[in-house]
Amino acid sequence: MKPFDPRILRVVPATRRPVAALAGIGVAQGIATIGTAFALAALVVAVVRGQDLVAPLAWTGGLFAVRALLGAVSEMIAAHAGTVVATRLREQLLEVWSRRTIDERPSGDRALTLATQGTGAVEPYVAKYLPALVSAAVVPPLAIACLLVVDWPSALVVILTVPLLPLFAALIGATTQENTERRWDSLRDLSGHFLDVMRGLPTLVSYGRAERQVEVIGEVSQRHRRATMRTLRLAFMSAAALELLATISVAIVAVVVGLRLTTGSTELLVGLTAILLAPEAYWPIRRVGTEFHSAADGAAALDEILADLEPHENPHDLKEMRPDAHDLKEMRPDAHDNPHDLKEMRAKGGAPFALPGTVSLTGVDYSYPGAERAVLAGVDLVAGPGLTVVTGPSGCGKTTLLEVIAGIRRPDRGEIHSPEVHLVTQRPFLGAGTLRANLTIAGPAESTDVWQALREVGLDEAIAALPQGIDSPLGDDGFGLSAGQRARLVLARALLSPSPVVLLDEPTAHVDLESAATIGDTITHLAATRTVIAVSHQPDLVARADHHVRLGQPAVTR
Ligand SMILES: Nc1ncnc2c1ncn2[C@@H]1O[C@H](COP(=O)(O)OP(=O)(O)OP(=O)(O)O)[C@@H](O)[C@H]1O
Repeated sequence: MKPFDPRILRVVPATRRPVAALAGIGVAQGIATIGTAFALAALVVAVVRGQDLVAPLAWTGGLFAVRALLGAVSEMIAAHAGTVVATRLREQLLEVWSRRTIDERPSGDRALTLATQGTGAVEPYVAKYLPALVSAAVVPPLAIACLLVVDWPSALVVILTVPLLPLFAALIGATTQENTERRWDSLRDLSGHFLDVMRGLPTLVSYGRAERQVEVIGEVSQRHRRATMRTLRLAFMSAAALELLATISVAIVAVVVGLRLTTGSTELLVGLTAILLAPEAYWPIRRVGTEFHSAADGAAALDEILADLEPHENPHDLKEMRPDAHDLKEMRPDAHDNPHDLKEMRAKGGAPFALPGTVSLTGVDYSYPGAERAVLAGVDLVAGPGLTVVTGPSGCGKTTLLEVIAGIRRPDRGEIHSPEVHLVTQRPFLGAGTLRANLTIAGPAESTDVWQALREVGLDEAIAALPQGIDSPLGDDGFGLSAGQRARLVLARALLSPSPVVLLDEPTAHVDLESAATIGDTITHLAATRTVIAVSHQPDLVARADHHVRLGQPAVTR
């Protein structure tokens, strides 16, 4: 773990200003504290000698007030900066991950840990540790310089003892890194396991295995607790060690000053100022040690987060991979979807360069990472406006084919041309939010269009009858809707999306005959203006198809 990772300032520009402000305030606080040492010494000497107290009192009071003010401002900026940075990191992570193919995205547990606790742990790193680091680099040399001017023998003691603090801190830091990594791993295990259990809870309950999970989660939690306690123990011990070292060093300065005072070789004002100044050479370094422990998690998380965010480490941007996806219409504004062109193209039998709204695959191979056999091998496909239904035996790669067309999986070989697609998976995403928010996820839509889409899928009456209508809240994963209602809702969402190509994976799975007929009508309507590729075995949908693609053995036929 590096004491400072400059990548954060580059990758998250939002950190620059608050960190600079906090560092500036830290240095100002240091200077004010050094000033307080002088003022306090002058005040004590004035009291002892019965001199006028007004000036030293005013200086001391004023400097204490400035320090309090700086402290308050620094706390406010730190709290704000921490939240801003964590939020920006979270946004950037989600943005980068969503642009990657499925195979290049982090595993669920890693993504969860990084986007929640990981980004949260960066808060103290940015808001406390980095500013402390700047203070530690500026204030001690300043204090030592003042000491050299005021009382060089005391400065000599400080110069000889101060390097011991960073040395100790570095030794402790090496052990902390190992501990923090272990703790971080155990946290990821805990999150991942908990996520799996939550997902599989209905199955576990139905097989009577839920109780066992309580024990397993207990064991994983205990591992995390032990790792946390080890880290805390180390943090307290190292803080105590640094404290002891600094205290002994200041005590040496005080003893030497005391001896010189008794022999009369120094004045009270000089001695007192030296004793009050000496701690200022140590406390910023001690503070770095303390903040280092609370920021260690953040530094470890930051390392992983920045590796994901650095542009050069993300060469597989989906937009780069599919440059035609968004620009096709712009490139050929006059080439509207034209079935004749498509027929001609097909008649020529060549691998066509896609027309807008046309999906074309040429010699596409795809294997899952680590798999021995390719799921898709030499797949050629042209699908133009209308309904193309893909069938084939279970496991032959139909879902994979849709994901490759959608660009969320990168083919090992071959070419794909496709405009932007709207993919409806077998487990479509329905987030916690209102029905309206879930329907308009692809972009804003007029209320009349939303109701028209709902009417088309036969959900308008059911939704209008709800107390809050279209603004009714929906639970996570569509909680509160039946399987058939979910299937129709996501189809209404596809109707509202502006994408010229709609990919549907088993759109009639888990629905009754009546819903299947409504869904079939909607798909036919959708296919009148767009390219619809549906994976389905439903005879009614196959009968409605303009083109039927059989995937499997042989690879693909048209
Ligand atoms: N994430 C994955 N990692 C490794 N192999 C996978 C993964 N997902 C699917 N497969 C394998 O790839 C093959 C094709 O899967 P795919 O889901 O595309 O088939 P499918 O034709 O849609 O099946 P079904 O009709 O049963 O839904 C299967 O043998 C499956 O085991």
